[in-house]
Parts: sequence; structure tokens; C-alpha cells
Amino acid sequence: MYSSNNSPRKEIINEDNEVTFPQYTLFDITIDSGLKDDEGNELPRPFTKNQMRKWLKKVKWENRKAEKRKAEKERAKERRRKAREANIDLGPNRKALKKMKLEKQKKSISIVIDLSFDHLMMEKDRFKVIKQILRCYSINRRSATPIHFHISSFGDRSKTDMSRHNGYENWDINFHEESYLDVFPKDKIVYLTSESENVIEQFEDNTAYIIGGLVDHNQHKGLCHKKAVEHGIRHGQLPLDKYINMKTRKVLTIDHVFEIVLRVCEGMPWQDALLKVLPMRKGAHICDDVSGSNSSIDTLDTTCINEVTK
Ligand SMILES: C[S@@+](CC[C@H](N)C(=O)[O-])C[C@H]1O[C@@H](n2cnc3c(N)ncnc32)[C@H](O)[C@@H]1O
Repeated sequence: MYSSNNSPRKEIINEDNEVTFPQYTLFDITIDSGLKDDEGNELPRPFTKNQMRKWLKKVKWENRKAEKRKAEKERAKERRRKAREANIDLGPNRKALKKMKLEKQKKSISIVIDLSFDHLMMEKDRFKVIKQILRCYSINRRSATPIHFHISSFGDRSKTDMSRHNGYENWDINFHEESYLDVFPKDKIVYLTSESENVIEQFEDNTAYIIGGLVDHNQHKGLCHKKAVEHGIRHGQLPLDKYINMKTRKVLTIDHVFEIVLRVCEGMPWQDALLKVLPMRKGAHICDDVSGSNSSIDTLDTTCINEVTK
């Protein structure tokens, strides 16, 4: 209790009528006053009004967040209860997913998200990249045939951005501080880029497919293609034109590219995978020349990439 109800600078009078200085902490930060008590212990500096205001704002925000989380948990519980009653399968729960992780056989291809573009993005866009990575992680975990998932050029900035998600170090993702060039043999790397003149038909075993970890609103058009050419590695685009017509441009988000690769590796025909993953607003619809024909990957050219550039 404060001796005055609105000035945080005042001392505290406890129940035994003893006067003490308050131990203010801003969560884990204690502000030192430079003063010492009788035993030589550092006394904390009371907050200024401004600091107190900020602290209260933060506490209120944290409380609101906790309430929202609690409400969301309740809603999820209710959804699950209703689904059970209606005999609807909501897929595996967390416990089952963990067990599945140990039992599932992974595909031999790897997907790498290249995080070497941090310096080109504002915080807001870097967070979008992380959010998309979370989605990739989540769909890969739920897949019956997950693919090896890597992150390369995982530097200090990415670590800080990622650390907002507790326990990410324990996720089933291989984090590499170094470039993908130092992790995989050069001839086993294919950079995925919509600007490539090579069209991917099938994914090769034991090959690492790189997705640029970049949200750039088309500001750095062709950057990943340029990078692949400069490094002398193979590159390829997804066969969008072959299977679907799209209203919008063909540059997809990281998680959409990831999911398309995952679904095709699971055995889904290209066209189905593209239509399943691409959102309605992209206006994806079936190409006249392939609709009705069997578009399964089995019937396609078996070369991984046409006119591969070395
Ligand atoms: C939002 S895009 C980044 C666009 C960026 N301007 C660039 O130079 O690639 C994110 C990543 O998804 C992959 N990607 C997007 N559309 C693709 C497509 N149609 N085919 C293959 N990869 C694609 C690329 O790896 C790309 O770097």
C-alpha cells in the first residue's frame, strides 16, 4: 500500500507501520536507486509517474491478452466437445502429433527457408516471414509424409524475431546459422523462384529446395533468381501456368509454396495441390488444356526441371 494513493514516488507503510521503499519491477527489470539499506543491499528506485503509467498500460495489456487466450481455449474446448458429439474428426491432438513425429518416415527431399534477406525488410515484414514459417511447420507436422525442414542463414536478428515463439528450439526444424550452400552439395540444391525459366515437373530425391524468406511486396523483383544465377545453382518455378489460370501475379507466399511442395510430395496431383492451396482471391482456376486430362505427376515428364541452368 502506498502512503499516498496516487504518487508512486512515496514510501510504503506496511501493516506493522514500518516505512520501506517499494521494490518496483517492470516484469524482470528492477530499477536501482543507488541507495543502500542497513545491510548494504541496493534499494530499488521508485517509478516516476510516467514509468508507472507505462507499466500499468503494459500490465493491462498482458491481462487482456491472458483473458483473450483463456476465452480462446474455452471456445476450442467447446468446439472439440461439439465435434465429438457430432462424430466429426478434427484431426490429431497435440499428444498424438508428438507421438506421430517419432513414428513418421520423412520424405527424402528437404525444404530450406533462406533467411538471408533480414536486412531488406522492416520488422513488420520480418514478423510476417516468421508467421509463414510457423504455418509451414504446422502443416508439415500434420502431414503423413513430412519433408525435412531447414532454415538457413539463421542469424541474430532472426533468432530475436523467432524467440517470441517459446520453445522454437525444440521444434522439428533444422536451424543453420550458415548459408544453405554450406549445408548441402551444390548440385543437390534447387532455388525455387517464379522468375526462373525452368518449370518443375517433379521433385528429385535427396535434393534441397530453397524458398526465399522474403516478404517484399514486389519491391525486390527477381532477387532470388539473381541470387541463384550468381551462385551457379539450379533454379525452377512451380508449374502454375501448366495447370491453372490465375488472375493475379504468380509470386506466391512462402507458406503456399511450402504447402504445394508438401502436397505434391504426398502424392497429390499438381492441379489438385495448386487449387487446394491457392486462396480464392488469387483467382486460380483449371487450365482448359489440362482439365479433363489426367494431371497426376505420374503421367508427366519425369525430368525434374526443364532446361535446367547450371
Ligand atoms: C514472396 S516470394 C519473394 C519474392 C521475391 N521478390 C523474390 O525475388 O523471389 C517468397 C518466395 O517464394 C518462392 N516462390 C514464390 N512464388 C513462386 C513460384 N511461382 N515458383 C517457385 N517459387 C516461388 C520463392 O522462393 C520466393 O523467394
